[in-house]
Amino acid sequence: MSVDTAKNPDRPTTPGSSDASGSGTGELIRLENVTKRFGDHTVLDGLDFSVDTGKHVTLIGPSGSGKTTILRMLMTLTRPDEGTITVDGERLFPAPPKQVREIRKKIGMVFQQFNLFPNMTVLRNITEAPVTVLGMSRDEAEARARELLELVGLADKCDARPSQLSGGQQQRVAIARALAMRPQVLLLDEVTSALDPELVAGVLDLLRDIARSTDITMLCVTHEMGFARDISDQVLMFDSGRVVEAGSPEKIFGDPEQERTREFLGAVL
Ligand SMILES: Nc1ncnc2c1ncn2[C@@H]1O[C@H](COP(=O)(O)OP(=O)(O)OP(=O)(O)O)[C@@H](O)[C@H]1O
Repeated sequence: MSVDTAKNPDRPTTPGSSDASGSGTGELIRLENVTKRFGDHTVLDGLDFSVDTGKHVTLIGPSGSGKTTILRMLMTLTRPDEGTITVDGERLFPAPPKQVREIRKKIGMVFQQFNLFPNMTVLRNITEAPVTVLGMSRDEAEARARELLELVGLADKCDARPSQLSGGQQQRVAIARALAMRPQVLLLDEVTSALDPELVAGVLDLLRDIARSTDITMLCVTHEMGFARDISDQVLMFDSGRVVEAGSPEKIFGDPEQERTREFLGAVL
């Protein structure tokens, strides 16, 4: 397990950290003039924003404003109709399949609905992609998976099946699974919205720890404003497929400039 604190001495590397190779300190993700339509519904409307390496950027905004669509594009699950998306300097659409695969290795995503493989043990859920996609030996993948299970507080659940775990535990496994690929960027899509209320705080605490203690870049969609305030370097307020305001969490939550931001926060806080 590599231990690299060079990139960000304030955030020492843990088992969840991204691989040092190939990552710099500049811009990691860039969207330029990205437009996405579903039928005649324009979901993203000439969107521009970027995320720098090691930063934690949070997308907030009303339901249906296009936040999840952005993450799905970065995962190549949805294509933009117009505009360019680059990850670590490489363009995603269009891109040859090999380039897409290489870019996808840099990105881990945790979904609302966990999306674990139901027929695999917890350990196998975490080791599968490192072995099949990265070509890691099974021994190395298992050693890493055990460290990650320790990190997420589930060291004793290696042999359990997902159905034997609570929603919060399943989401912790999903977080460990995403980190097992040593992604440069972790995409988090409302990761607590499918959880029973009493399980939300534990998962958010885990993510706060990961945000604080690793140098991984995070792009996070959340309706948990306290969490957004805690982990973010930058908050982007979305509405109708555009960024209506961007700023530090202190600015956005404490002194927003746009009426739309004030309205939204007034309704959710
Ligand atoms: N595959 C699809 N086909 C048609 N419409 C879609 C599709 N995916 C998303 N949409 C629509 O695009 C809009 C934006 O959806 P998206 O999930 O990105 O919003 P969101 O801001 O993440 O919302 P929420 O906070 O509720 O998750 C919504 O109106 C949604 O219904």
